[in-house]
Amino acid sequence: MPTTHILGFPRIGARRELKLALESFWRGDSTATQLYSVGADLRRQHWQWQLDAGLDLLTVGDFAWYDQVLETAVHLGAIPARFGHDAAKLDLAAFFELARGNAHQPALELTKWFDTNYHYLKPEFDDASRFDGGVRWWIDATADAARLGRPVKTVLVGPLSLLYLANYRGTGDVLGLLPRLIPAYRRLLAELAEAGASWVQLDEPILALDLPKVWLDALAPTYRALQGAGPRLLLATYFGGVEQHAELLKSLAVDGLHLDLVRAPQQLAALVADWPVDKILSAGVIDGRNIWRTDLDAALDCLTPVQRQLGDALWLAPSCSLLHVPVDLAAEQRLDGELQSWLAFARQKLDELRLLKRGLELGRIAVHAQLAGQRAALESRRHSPRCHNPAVAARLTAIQPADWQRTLPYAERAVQQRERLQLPLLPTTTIGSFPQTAAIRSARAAHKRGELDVPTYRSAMQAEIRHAIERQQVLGLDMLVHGEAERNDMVEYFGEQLAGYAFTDFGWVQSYGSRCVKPPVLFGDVARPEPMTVEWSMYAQSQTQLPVKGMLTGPVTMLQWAFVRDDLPRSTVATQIALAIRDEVVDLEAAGIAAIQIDEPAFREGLPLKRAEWEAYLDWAVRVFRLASSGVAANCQIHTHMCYSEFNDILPAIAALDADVITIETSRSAMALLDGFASFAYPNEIGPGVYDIHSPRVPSVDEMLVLLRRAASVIPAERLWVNPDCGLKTRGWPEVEAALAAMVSAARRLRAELGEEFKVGKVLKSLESDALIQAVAGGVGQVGEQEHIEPFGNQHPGCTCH
Ligand SMILES: Nc1nc2c(c(=O)[nH]1)N[C@@H](CNc1ccc(C(=O)N[C@@H](CCC(=O)N[C@@H](CCC(=O)N[C@@H](CCC(=O)O)C(=O)O)C(=O)O)C(=O)O)cc1)CN2
Ligand code: MET
Ligand SMILES: [Zn+2]
Repeated sequence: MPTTHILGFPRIGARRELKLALESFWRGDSTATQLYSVGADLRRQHWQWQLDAGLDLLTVGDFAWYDQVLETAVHLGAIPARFGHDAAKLDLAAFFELARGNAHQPALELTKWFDTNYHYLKPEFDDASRFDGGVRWWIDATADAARLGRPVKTVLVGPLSLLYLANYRGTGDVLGLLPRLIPAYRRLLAELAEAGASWVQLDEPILALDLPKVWLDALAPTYRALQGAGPRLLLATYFGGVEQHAELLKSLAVDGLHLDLVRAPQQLAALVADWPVDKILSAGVIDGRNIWRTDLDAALDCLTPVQRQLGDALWLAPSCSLLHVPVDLAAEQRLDGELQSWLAFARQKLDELRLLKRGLELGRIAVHAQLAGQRAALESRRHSPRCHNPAVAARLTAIQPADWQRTLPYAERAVQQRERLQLPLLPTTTIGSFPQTAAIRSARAAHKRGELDVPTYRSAMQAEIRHAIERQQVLGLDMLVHGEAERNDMVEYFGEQLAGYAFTDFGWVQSYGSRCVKPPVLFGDVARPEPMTVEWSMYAQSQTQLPVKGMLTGPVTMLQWAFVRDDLPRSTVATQIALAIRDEVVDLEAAGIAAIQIDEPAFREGLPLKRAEWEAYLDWAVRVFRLASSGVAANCQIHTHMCYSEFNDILPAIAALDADVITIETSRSAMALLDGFASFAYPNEIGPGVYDIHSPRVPSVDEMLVLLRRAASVIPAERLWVNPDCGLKTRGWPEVEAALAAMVSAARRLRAELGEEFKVGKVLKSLESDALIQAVAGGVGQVGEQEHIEPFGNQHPGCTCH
């Protein structure tokens, strides 16, 4: 009889209960006791759903207050000394200082979790790191779950992944921490066993990467050293295949191994061959990263011979934690019945596990009615005219190489653009969004509920645009943006307007901490029924003489941050999106917009985890960007923006995008990135971010000046732009104005140093920016806290536009 389990359940709550409770606690509107009780309720609910679906193990340790990687570290006792807290006495308020920073210390670094849109916090280790035991949250939760009468499995990030994913600030080698870390894991494992865990799942997702040999060599001794500490151990791999380590894994001192058979079905053969009799094999056959209903016939076909071979040693699971999918399809009101029948969210995936188990245990006949229903749904999806648009297919086949080529090379375009735009040396700009205030979000919510009609909503958003334009002019920025007030999210907003995408009401997925995204469902051929942004951009441009950038999301990001159909190659879907964006770019140009930014923050995230697959990806990713951006004349300036990533290893591909300007997140790496751009001799214009927008701290003119001078020493000043790291939507207005004023001032000083005549904006001679800084900086800008949580109504302090 196969054992069913999950690697983890989404913790945010079907109605984002955790988000609301966290933000309320952070604002000081509720107590730690209230927050603990929301957490306990959510865990209980998630276990109940697992019980209801007949899962054989209850999973614990998937619930985290902020992030499971940091929380593994604080269970072991590892807390960066700079915070001055005692791990064993860490309360929630102190814990959130690690995650969000405090008045004196910046938060831990937030980084992408493999190729997902989830962000984890990098634990910080150094040579003095101690692992003497810390919080007991998962130990207590294990005891709670154990009382429900079903065997319990607790999840931890495994020791090698924990070290690999951490920021190590010591002098030696991070693997040198293992002798101290292993006893800490042993102690935690023993405590979990005592609290009632039968199993502990140790996640080692790094095994799906191209791992350096020293790390692979450390695997066997590490797990040998953990053996016998308490519960049985399940080593979980996901996001890629581990067949290259098949022999190592089969002989590892663990009781079981989990494989991601959705991402890497081919690895099964190598692993089941000579499968050891003393280990279980957990087959991850239900997609934990996407929301399509599983083809259970295919899964049963694949699993039946494995079950014949392994008997009860075969376990069934989703491919990875369900953290990456929304909670409950049943909550959706607006998805029509047909679309719903194609989908499965986390709760529905629990039911699929139950069905699979019954099918394997009792034969297909026992579940034949459910299988027939499933089959009919899949069949309807395969043949639905909603998914196939012949006009889109025809357009794809008609694409010519000239379509992904600008009409002139960059050097000639730059001359025309300079002529048209009349920008000063070191032009200042921002990345697109301005604060999404509570007022904006509640106007949108009211509009969605039907309480605010279209004209009223539109004029509210136009007022926001006017406000953003006015502030930018006062600040003295050179190239303006409209501020993106009308957008709920940079992907969802476009998805809502494109044919082929459906959107959900409650399909929230945690992105980091309390922040969530609602990835649109890309189910069919993509087309653009009508212009999406032109009216807003024209309105913004009508308010100023300065150039306003059009603002679009690029094809790779539109793909990467959606739930994408699995019946076409990703490259084909991205090409369809690119054509829709191309039409929008052309329409913006026709409307008189002189610069258009096509954001690709997920360009790096889409890179395959294994290097062997990079080239194929980069090839189509570059092509679709060029297809989207090449429909305009040479004097139309194409910008792109990237953030959150390590770019040095893909610079040739970034150059091949042939954007006229790229604005890029750099400030957190103190511009180290620029060295890469310089040594690669990046040919076009670059705006390296001069300050970190993840913190409310207002940077000083001098520190930005240092960064800018450094940038100007490696990139010719004529090709340098001045901008923040990323959009400002999560920030508040006071800190935004103070920071931008300082940024403009820094740019002006460097211009003066470089002997450039000080040029004044065409419309408004702004306040002298240093005076402005004095005026707005008062009271804002501590180090630390990553997120601005919008307090109450007052959305535009100091502004008279409303
Ligand atoms: N898709 C995507 N992925 C991304 C990013 C991104 O911007 N988009 N950026 C990076 C991650 N960073 C992120 C930064 C901020 C947020 C973020 O602010 N998310 C918001 C939700 C944004 C949103 O869609 N808001 C909607 C819905 C807002 C909402 O909750 N409305 C309330 C009502 C509000 C009210 O009445 O005042 C409700 O419906 O209950 C809107 O503005 O319309 C949040 O969690 O709070 C998410 C990710 C990487 N991945
Ligand atoms: N234009 C977008 C913004 O400013 C780009 C964000 S990249 C995550 O918010
Ligand atoms: Zn960004």
